[in-house]
Amino acid sequence: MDGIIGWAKTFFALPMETKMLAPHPPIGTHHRGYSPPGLEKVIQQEFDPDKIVQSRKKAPDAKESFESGKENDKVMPNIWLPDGILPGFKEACLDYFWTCYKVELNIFRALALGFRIDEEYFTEYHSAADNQLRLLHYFSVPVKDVEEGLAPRIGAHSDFCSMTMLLQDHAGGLEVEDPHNPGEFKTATPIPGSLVINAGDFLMRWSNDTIRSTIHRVRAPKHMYGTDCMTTERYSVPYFCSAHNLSAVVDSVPGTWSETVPKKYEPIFLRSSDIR
Ligand SMILES: O=C(O)CCC(=O)C(=O)O
Ligand SMILES: [Fe+2]
Repeated sequence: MDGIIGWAKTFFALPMETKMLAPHPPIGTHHRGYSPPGLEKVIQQEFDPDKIVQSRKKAPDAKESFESGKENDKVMPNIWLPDGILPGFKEACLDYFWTCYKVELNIFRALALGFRIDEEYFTEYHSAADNQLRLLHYFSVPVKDVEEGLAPRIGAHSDFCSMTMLLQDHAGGLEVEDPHNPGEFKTATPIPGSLVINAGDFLMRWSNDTIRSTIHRVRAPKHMYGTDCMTTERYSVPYFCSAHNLSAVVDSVPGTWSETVPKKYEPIFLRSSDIR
């Protein structure tokens, strides 16, 4: 785990021109490669494209990211730095990716047992390892910019996947909404050697709302402001797990509905356009 955070630090410390040799494509559906500061702003519940552009211009998220997936993915090929630059980086990302995948399968097996259904019920939908590894760097900014709302990290949102396994460094700042008190956020204090597991929107739909997707956000915690009036930088590594099995229909998990508790969602087909 420390290894992948170390690689994230080394990658983001490269000069901008070098990082831009593996650019995230302009198309928003190809989640691979490097996204420089200013490219992204996470907002939920805003559908007007003009308002999204305005809000990104005014206060883009103060972060940069690098995304990768499994090798030889025809739909979303990886975008690596050219050979010879940062040797070992690609191997470290792929190694962490496949290690997470093994953990993911075990978590889904445990969930299935909790629902008292076949142990492999969820894993069969995740057999394609259609997952996304994201290295994130929230860089240090003047505290003044944070206080004026000019340098947000990530606004409140839920993840559009089945589950996220999130590794964070010691800097803190991740906050999770209390599902019983909407609007009230609790700090998810980093615990060394642990992952935060967030349920995604897809698992919520699948479980007929038995498991709610986690609303979360990232802020720059005040107790970590430096004496130089700058925020402390932060590194995190979310691993987004997505269901993908082209022939499968996803319907509410058996046991989460009955004659008295109706299904809240229609069954859907797992086409890539539905879930990406
Ligand atoms: O950096 C974090 O801790 C959270 C990142 C996150 O929520 C996301 O990328 O969806
Ligand atoms: Fe998230």
